[in-house]
Formats: sequence, structure tokens, C-alpha cells
Amino acid sequence: MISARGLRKSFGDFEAVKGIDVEVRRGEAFGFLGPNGAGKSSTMRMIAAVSPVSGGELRILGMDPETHGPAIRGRLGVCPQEDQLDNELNVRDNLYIYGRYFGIPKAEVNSRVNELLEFVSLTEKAKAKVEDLSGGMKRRLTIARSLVNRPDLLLLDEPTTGLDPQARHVLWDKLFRLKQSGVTLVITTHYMDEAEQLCDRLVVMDKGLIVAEGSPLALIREHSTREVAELRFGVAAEGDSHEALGEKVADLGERVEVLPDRLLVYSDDGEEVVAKVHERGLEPSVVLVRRSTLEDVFLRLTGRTLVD
Ligand SMILES: Nc1ncnc2c1ncn2[C@@H]1O[C@H](COP(=O)(O)OP(=O)(O)OP(=O)(O)O)[C@@H](O)[C@H]1O
Repeated sequence: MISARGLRKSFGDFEAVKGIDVEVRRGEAFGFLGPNGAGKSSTMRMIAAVSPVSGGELRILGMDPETHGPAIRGRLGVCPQEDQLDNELNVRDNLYIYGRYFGIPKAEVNSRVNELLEFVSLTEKAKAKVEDLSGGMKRRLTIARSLVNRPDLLLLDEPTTGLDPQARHVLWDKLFRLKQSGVTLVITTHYMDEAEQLCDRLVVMDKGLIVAEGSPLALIREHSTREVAELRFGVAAEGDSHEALGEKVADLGERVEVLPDRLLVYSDDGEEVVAKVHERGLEPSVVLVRRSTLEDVFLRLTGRTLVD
């Protein structure tokens, strides 16, 4: 569906995407995970055929975006980072106008709109004004709008940024069902839980480069341990700095990360780490044992957290 080789994007002297290779297969949910400024949106805009490629090779649905932009755009669904809905129109008309814009005949557009309203659970809001919708409803309407032309490939740029946890889960459910219906999804996100929930495969991007690639599970297995013990110490605990405390527990795991507010001890058995910490007379004020996530993978590969 998408094939990129040495893909680059420059803005003047600044290179936002520094030569990446990406292969997205039909029917999968593929993610670009990375912090703000990693180059995810710049990549997505090239894939959407709305921003020219600065270097390398890109094929979307087998076509070159430089020569086949309109043909590509006609077969894509694009859900941008910001909802660009028409506030003057009601919910239904937002979809209707878009369908007509794609040249779909009136009768067909009407049944398509009904179908989409049903799919995103907005049938009862069909006559509501866009400005009266919640953030989650607006996102769902934006997704419905991006599906008007029955795309094979749906591009979603940060689909749940700014939504509350419940609205995010509702949206994930809709995206999951779309994937089951055979639509290929390409998602950018800086939420590792979103990437873990939705993506079959993903690339981790940082500063315009791909730093890792694989399924969420494979990435975690390859770059982290099964569990992590998070230890927080009170102010001036033991009279030691975090670095010094990190030294004291360094041998308890495969590795230790010293963050400004906590220590992370990586081991396959977090409870055992905690027991040994106590045996050494150290008393963290907060202890949490959890499984490793993509956040740990990112930290391992870049030395930074995703929200830095
Ligand atoms: N039109 C532009 N002109 C100049 N610089 C740009 C432009 N668009 C993006 N950039 C820069 O390119 C870099 C990558 O931005 P991009 O939006 O692709 O990152 P991102 O990973 O999508 O982050 P975000 O989550 O903030 O959108 C950033 O440093 C950004 O400031």
C-alpha cells in the first residue's frame, strides 16, 4: 500500500525527515510512534500527497505522488490532527457536502451518510450543529468524513490527542472495526498505549529517523525486560541524590534508568527487585511494579521519554 525508500523532507536548511524506509502492507494497522517534532506529520503529509517529497522514493497504492497526486488523494481517507469541520453546517450536512465534493451521486451519498452516521454512533446527532458536539463526537465525525469515498487506506494523524480516556476508547473501538473490515490504517501517535492497542506493526521515530521497527510485542521483547520496578524516593531520602540511589540498586536489574522523579529498574521479576531494595534498607516512598511498554523501548533507544 505504501513503500518508501530513503524518504526525506526538508524545510529550507532544516531536515524534518532524514531518509526513512517504510513498507505498509494491505489490511494492517501501521503506526508512526514518536515524540513531538519527530517528523511523523511531515511523513504523513507526503503520504497523503499534499506535501512534495524532498528526496528518496515514495509509492502510494503503487503510484508516484509527484505525478499521480489527484488519483492518490481520491482513494485515500485523511483524518488530520485538527478537526476541519464546517461549524455552520449540521452533522449530516458535513458528510453530505463532502460526499458531493467527491462526485458521489445524490442518492448514493444519502445512504452512505446514513451508514457512516450509524458507524460512528452519531445518528441521533445528525441535525445537531457541529459546535454543540463534544471533542470525541467531533473526532468521530471527522473520521466518518474521511470514509465518505470508501478509501482503501486511511491516514490518521494523532487521532485521539486531546480526548478524555473514555472518548479515546470509543474511538479505538471504531478504528479496530474499520481494520477488521479490511481498511488499511496508518496512524501517527505519541501515545504508546494507543500504538500498543491499535498497531500490528510500527516504527519508532526520533529526530527525523526511524530508531526501531516491529510489532509492539516484538519491540518490547527485543529492547526491554518483562517487568519494571518504578521506585520514587521522598525529598532528600537517605540523604542521597537519585544518581547515588541508582548506583545502590544498579545490580538488581538488567539495567537502571535514573529519571528526575524516579528510578526504573528493569528485570523479569519486579517483585524480587522490590524485596531486595527493602533488604538493603532503602525505603522508597512509592513503589510500582508494571510490565514493560513501548515507552520503555523509546527510553532505551533514545535516553528520553516520549513526552520530554
Ligand atoms: N512547514 C514547516 N516549516 C518549517 N519547519 C517545519 C514545518 N513543518 C514541520 N516543521 C518542523 O519539522 C519537524 C518535524 O515536525 P512534524 O510536525 O513532522 O513532527 P511530528 O512528529 O508530527 O510532531 P507533532 O506531534 O508535534 O506534530 C519539527 O521540528 C517542525 O518544527
